[in-house]
Amino acid sequence: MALQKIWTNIKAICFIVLACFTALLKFVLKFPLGIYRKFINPTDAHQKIYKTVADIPGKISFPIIGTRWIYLKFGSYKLNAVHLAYEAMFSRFGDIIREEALWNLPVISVIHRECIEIVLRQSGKYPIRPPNEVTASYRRSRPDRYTNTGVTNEQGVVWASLRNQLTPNLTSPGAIKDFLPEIKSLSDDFIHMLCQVRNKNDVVERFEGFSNIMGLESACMLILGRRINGFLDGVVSETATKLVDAVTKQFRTSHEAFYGLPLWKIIKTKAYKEFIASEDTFYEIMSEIVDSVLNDQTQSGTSESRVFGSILRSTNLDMKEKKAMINEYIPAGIKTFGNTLVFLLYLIAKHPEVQEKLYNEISRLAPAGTPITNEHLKEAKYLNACIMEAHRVKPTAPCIARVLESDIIYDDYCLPKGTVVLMHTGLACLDERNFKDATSYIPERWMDKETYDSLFLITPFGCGKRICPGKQFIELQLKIVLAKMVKQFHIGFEGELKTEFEFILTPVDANFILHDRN
Ligand code: HEM
Repeated sequence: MALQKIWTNIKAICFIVLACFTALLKFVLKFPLGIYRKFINPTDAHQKIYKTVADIPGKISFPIIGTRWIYLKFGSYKLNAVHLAYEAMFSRFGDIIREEALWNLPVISVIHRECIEIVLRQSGKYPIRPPNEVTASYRRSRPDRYTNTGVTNEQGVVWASLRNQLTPNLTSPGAIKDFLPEIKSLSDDFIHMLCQVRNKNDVVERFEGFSNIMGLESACMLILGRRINGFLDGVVSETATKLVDAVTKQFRTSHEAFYGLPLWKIIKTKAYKEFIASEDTFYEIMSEIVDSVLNDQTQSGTSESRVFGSILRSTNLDMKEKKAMINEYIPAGIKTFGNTLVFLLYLIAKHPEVQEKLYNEISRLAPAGTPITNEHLKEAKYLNACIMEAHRVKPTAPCIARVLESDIIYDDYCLPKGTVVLMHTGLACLDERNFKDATSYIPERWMDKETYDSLFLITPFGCGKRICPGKQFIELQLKIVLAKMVKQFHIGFEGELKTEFEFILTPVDANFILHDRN
């Protein structure tokens, strides 16, 4: 214990010495560098001199490790609260901030709607999103399983070809509408399970565990045309639990590898080993499931799902690539959906007047005993507004990342092509400059068409050609689950919901109170 303390102190002292030295060096070099920059800074036709990436304010950067120290033990912020770190940095440094990743690669964060719009509008044929390096590196190390780093991490023509293999069946509204009966029956079973697992005070503890299972079930239904668990009598199958745990670990360890010191590139750190173990677990279990679905289909001669059918029919992919694709799409829909549902229900629970208004709308459109149809969903303006407003106030993915495809000018800065830009749409949505009463949950604002000019701000599924291919399916599913839950329960929540950042915003220990309405 004592040795550990001494070692932590030594590390802290070293960093402080290094920080002082770097600060001194910067101060000494400021004057000659300032003159030099006047000659090299970009200018426009009117000879206006622009500031460069190096002029953007931000936390002090050290050689090699850049600003990643801020999340270390003695740094300013917590690794599991990166969302709060950005909030603090924007309020200290302004609308544009610079961080530096390994080898001092600049990463620019922006919150101003004008800059977000400039970046998202410049998107070309092959928009570039920085890859998740740890996944890409793992996939490259397993050529026996993967021939590419996946649609999420690839760029250019390889990305476009992977994306075109599957998305038509995922993104066309016609194809998604066909899923309505399955989503309804899945939602009924989910609600049945919640009733079984409630305690005597009607509390469902750690609700996020169940909503993640719902995410898994629906992703499997979407991609494979088959469910894994069945939600029978409140029992969650061991397989489903293992898959959800594996994905939870993937998110946590990717987050640590990304925001912490990237030591995993040199040695196999604990986080990296955990990441590999969770990838392997997911792959092995899912491979068995895919094989069994394939076997059943060969015997019956029909495909259970048009999405799965389209993967199987693809002549450009071999079976290894098909499995790799399934292993990428299913995990992508588990925690993203699970977290989004928790945030949505939390906001509904905390606003009883909204909940009653929503209940009245649903009961008017589909009274007891009447099944919900696509027509009802189209007419359910308040239901849609509640979901839209939840995406604005508590988005699961509060940030979109892009690599600039050409130079851009913003606020006297010239950001060159190739710069990594993080657009903090989640924080921009809570900014009074963009929305009145920005931090309040007011679905009514979406009943007013004038607020529809927020195209580049409310982007829970991203934007442009790299937009999430699961968007339409998830939107339909959220509407059905919310409508059914509000019809069945008075939803309550005591206290404030705790959140952490694990690559996406994640709820912690969400205990919902679900009293039956009747
Ligand atoms: C509530 C649920 C979900 C949320 C909040 C979500 C959010 C996102 C976001 C923000 C992106 C980045 C888009 C961009 O950079 O512009 C993305 C990409 C992606 N999502 Fe989702 N997603 C969800 C569900 C799903 C589902 C169900 C699937 C599977 C069908 C899926 C598959 C993917 C894939 C493959 C990409 C990468 C697309 C590309 O790079 O071309 N997501 N998602």
